[in-house]
Amino acid sequence: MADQSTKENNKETAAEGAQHHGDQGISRRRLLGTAGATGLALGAAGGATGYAVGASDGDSGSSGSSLALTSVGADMAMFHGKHQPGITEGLQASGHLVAFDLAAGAGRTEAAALLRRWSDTARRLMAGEAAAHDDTDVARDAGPSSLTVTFGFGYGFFARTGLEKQRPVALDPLPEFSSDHLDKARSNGDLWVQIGANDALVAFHALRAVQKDAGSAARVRWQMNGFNRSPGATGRPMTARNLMGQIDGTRNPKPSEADFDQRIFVPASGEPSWMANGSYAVVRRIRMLLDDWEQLSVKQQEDVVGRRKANGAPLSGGTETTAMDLEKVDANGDLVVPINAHARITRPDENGGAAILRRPFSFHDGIGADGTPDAGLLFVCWQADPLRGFVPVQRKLDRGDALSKFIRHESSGLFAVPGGAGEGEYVGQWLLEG
Ligand SMILES: C=CC1=C(C)c2cc3[nH]c(cc4nc(cc5[nH]c(cc1n2)c(C)c5CCC(=O)O)C(CCC(=O)O)=C4C)c(C)c3C=C
Ligand SMILES: [Fe+2]
Repeated sequence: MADQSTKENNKETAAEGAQHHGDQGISRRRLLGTAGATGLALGAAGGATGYAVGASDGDSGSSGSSLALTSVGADMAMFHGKHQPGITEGLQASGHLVAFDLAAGAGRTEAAALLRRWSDTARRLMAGEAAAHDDTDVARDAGPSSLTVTFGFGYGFFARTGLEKQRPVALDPLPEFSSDHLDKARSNGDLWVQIGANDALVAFHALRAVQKDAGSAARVRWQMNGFNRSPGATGRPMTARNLMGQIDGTRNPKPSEADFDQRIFVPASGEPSWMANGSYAVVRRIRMLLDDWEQLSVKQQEDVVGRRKANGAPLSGGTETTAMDLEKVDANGDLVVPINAHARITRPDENGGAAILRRPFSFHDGIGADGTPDAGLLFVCWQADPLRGFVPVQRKLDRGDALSKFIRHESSGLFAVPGGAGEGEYVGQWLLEG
């Protein structure tokens, strides 16, 4: 998925940037149009610089122009907009998911102040600026690097702030699935922040700023760190691979599709009204049982998914984007795409139209006590309504698709992610001040 869509979305981002940032945005867009993700330097034509460049860097002189950023550093996503950032942008190389619980005694007033601080920090950092207070210098010299910071509310938030009447029905707890191995301490939370960037220091910088902003209003409940391929690592833009080696993201809904918004975002007229243009994020930490998976032959692995490992093409033939022929049989009359193949079972047309936008990060948290890698997928999926997205698909998978015995769902969260903040607004203002 960090692929075609990454490139297209980054172009869109740069184009939007051009509207808001004058010449700098225009030269950025020009660069992306020609250099793409190859990491060519902007050069003297001019471009964005890291927030501290020129202020104190002796090598750069007083202007700092000799340290123009490459396209990876200069790419910028917009904080203000109809939707929050971090949903439709392409996969980023580095990510942090962090959930907070409101502190004892913190209620609606403290929560509103926190969201105001967080929004200001997100806006600044996404523009490549320093935090308003006590900046750590970790991202000094770097550009925005496609940083996105996204905020969501969990089920518990509403009782803590006296806003139960505003709690969306769609935020009702997910059903229990028979294959769940959930760690409650690493699940849910009152507030959720997703941070992604194409530079690990930029992402970490944002994480620390968000954590410091929380102050005494909220404390971290859990935090998870993930990664994807770096932009420019492949010779051409490609759909991402996961840690099982599969091409993963091929059949994601595309923003260019007519029903994309309807599937992924709450309509402007939707309920509750503060969720207009928002979305629901389901977050699952899914451990991959890699020692078992890697025992399989490539042919067996391909039968598990129903697609070729090398290029993601359906087993029924063609290329990655060829439609899967679900009826095709081999010389023995057996289905070419096995009946329990993951890519067959999860299709919208096999699940009453249920569709999700998958935007995951891989994770690797070292080696477990049993000697196996603690690695897998921070599965983040977006939808207008979890009961018409994640839930029916996971119910089907829970009955046992071919992939199920190679993965384990270890934690879970469901968060209401409001629409984007307008200029001068903060995320969640319509809820907290409505
Ligand atoms: C409940 C939803 C899903 C979970 C959980 C899930 C876990 C999971 N998936 C892979 C690997 C692949 N998934 C692929 C396709 C695919 N998966 C889901 C849903 C869940 N996956 C959907 C809706 C789809 C698309 C179906 C379609 O429209 O055709 C694929 C195939 C390539 C692709 O289309 O992306 C792979 C590979 C892993 C490894 C995993 C848990 C760790
Ligand atoms: Fe999947």
